Amino acid sequence: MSNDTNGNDPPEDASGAPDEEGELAQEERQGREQRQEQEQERTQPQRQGDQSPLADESDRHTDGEEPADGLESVSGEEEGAEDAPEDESETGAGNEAEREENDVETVDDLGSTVEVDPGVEIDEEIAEDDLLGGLQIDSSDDITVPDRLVDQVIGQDEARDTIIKAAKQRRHVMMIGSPGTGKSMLAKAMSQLLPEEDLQDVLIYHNPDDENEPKVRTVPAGKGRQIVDVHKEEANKRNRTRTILMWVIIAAIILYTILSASSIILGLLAAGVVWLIFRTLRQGTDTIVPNMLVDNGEQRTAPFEDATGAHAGALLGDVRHDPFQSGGMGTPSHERVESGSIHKSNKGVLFLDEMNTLDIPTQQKLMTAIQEGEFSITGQSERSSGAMVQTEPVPCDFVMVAAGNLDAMENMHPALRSRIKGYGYEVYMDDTIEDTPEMRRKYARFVAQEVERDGRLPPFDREAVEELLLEARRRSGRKNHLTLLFRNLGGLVRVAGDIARAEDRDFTTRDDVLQAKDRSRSIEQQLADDYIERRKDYELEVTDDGAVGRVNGLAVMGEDSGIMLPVMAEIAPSQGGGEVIATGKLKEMAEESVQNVSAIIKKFSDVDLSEKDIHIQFVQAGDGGVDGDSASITVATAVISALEDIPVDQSVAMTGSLSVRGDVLPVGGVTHKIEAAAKAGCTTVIIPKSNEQDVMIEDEYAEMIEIVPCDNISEVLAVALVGRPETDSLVDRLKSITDSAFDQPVGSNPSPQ
Ligand SMILES: Nc1ncnc2c1ncn2[C@@H]1O[C@H](COP(=O)(O)OP(=O)(O)OP(=O)(O)O)[C@@H](O)[C@H]1O
Repeated sequence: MSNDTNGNDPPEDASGAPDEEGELAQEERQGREQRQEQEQERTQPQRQGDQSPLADESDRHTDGEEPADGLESVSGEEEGAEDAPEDESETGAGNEAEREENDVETVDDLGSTVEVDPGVEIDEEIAEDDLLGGLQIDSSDDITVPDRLVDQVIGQDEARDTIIKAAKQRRHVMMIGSPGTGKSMLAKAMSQLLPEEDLQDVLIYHNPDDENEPKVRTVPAGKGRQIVDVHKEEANKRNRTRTILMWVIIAAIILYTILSASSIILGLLAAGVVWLIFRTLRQGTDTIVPNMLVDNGEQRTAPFEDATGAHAGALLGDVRHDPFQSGGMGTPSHERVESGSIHKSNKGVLFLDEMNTLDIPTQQKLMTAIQEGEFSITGQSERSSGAMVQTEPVPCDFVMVAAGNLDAMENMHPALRSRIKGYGYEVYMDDTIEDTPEMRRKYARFVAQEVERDGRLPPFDREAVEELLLEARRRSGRKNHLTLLFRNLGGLVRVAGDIARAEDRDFTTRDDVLQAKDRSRSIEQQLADDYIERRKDYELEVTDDGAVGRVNGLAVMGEDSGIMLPVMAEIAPSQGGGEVIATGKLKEMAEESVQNVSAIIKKFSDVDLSEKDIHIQFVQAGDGGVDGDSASITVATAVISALEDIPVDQSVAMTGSLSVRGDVLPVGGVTHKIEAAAKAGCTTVIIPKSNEQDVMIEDEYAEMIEIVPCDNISEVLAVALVGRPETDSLVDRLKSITDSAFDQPVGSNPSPQ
């Protein structure tokens, strides 16, 4: 491979690549001064030692002209080259100046993590309590959106600082976290922070010595296109001359045939032979035009390549198959070479989400590319003629940003992970962030960012922005926190904006956001609602009566959809050794919780469990099954009810995990679960006391249901079991067992039935 800064040296030979390795590695850290020196060198009129890629061809100097080995040699002489800049230094220097200007913007202020000025007055006095942190705005239009992507990132301070650091040092980064938290946004932001002065174009040349090993040459960005144009012009010129010559000869043959009254057939045959000869010559001429493999001419920042889900060819480059490869009929191999994402991201960022979806051989090749900083392109399909072709090494000096969830990390090739770890950083993305006035101001800016990014949405009025903020709070599932799952929040912005846009309004309002919330329900939410409806059809709805061994449990489908999931327990005589048998679509975790619960039951009940089998069924557990052990207080209550024959209030629903000591432990998704219980018609819902602060239900549900936080199973039983006269004594006994068993006061009965 030849790394030519002036764009005129031909590739010397195929083995030149190793000499250039060090040069390539150094180039990435070359400062502007060095580049300017190179620029000067480039513009020097003397081209001693320059040699055109065409020089190898024996037939090229037919008209005694100088070879078209670069811009200068042609710009003054060739008509077609007039369109190209007169002096390459002009273009180069222009780009250089622009790039220097950009450097000031992007590189000099790396490391700034201060709040970006929203361009709006902030009322500090009300900031603490104000939903928008004191921002004095009428609509999202009043907020200034920062230019740089890195300044648009909200939260994720650690990831953001890491990206800034990694861009400075050209290190790889792995970001692990939930979808939509900004991983690809940060990777893109990183590409804007990398210096673009090192950008290169890559050209592939025909190798006259070995057709199957095309030569590679790198030139400064923008120069490649000029070189290709010059070569194309040269080839066209030669072809034009040849075509004229061919028609003159053909005309002469035909004229001679007519004048000499020879056989017309022989004349046509002779003309055909001439045509074939010239056609073959034309193909030879076409091989002088290099293939522009990587074109960074228009690139204003370091490249960003998202190779998520790319197959091997798209990632590592490929050589197209040519069915006419023999007999000089085929397309020259250098023209069939296609670059991969690793080559296009040279000097920039290669982003790979869900890295584990790449097969192992591809991951291994990626590792080689990372290690070497260059990678030859060959046909990826073994049976294709492209597999015979292997180019000289092509530069691929990228910074890799790998992303995914925890599974992606576990299934990643360990050696590849160690490359990232050894030469870069690993960051875990946050799902929520503390709700502070500064953060609320940033969320308001997020709305402005999304509106601007979409380009067609009407701005959000103040109330609409406030509603979005409330939704961000609600979706966080944690008191005093805001969700960082921005993609979903951005979806809500777009749906709300679309509603306003469809009605041709100037602003998106709070009503639009509320409507959007309903319209943009996730599949899981829609399923959950459908499920609740269906349960009503089958008369499985909540009643005020008590039922023995039946408890309304609560579960979450997907991330944000609550569902009511009744649990039934039945006690049966055992055939030998009491067992806990769980039916329904239980997942492993739920089965474990059943085991834990059985330990508690043994303490609570005076029935000899060794003589009984306890059957537990999760009624209508859909495909989602039961996640985690958030159903363990439900199971415990159902079993105790069945054992003691005490009915459970069917207007009560519950969620909570149970420790072996009887403590009620926190669970996830309480807000969604409470809302599901309310929707299903329950009037009371039991939640773990430690989850009390996570409750952020909508106002409409707050009126429908009473929330009872409980610390201990005894409190749960006090609320859930129905105290009919004939069972009162049993209830009291259970309560006293609970109190003594766990040595904890029941305290004031939160809401006895
Ligand atoms: N931290 C953030 N600050 C501002 N906007 C964000 C942030 N995170 C995400 N967004 C918005 O959400 C969109 C989607 O985010 P992005 O594609 O970066 O998420 P991701 O983590 O890469 O998701 P995935 O893993 O599913 O690819 C972004 O284009 C941006 O508009």
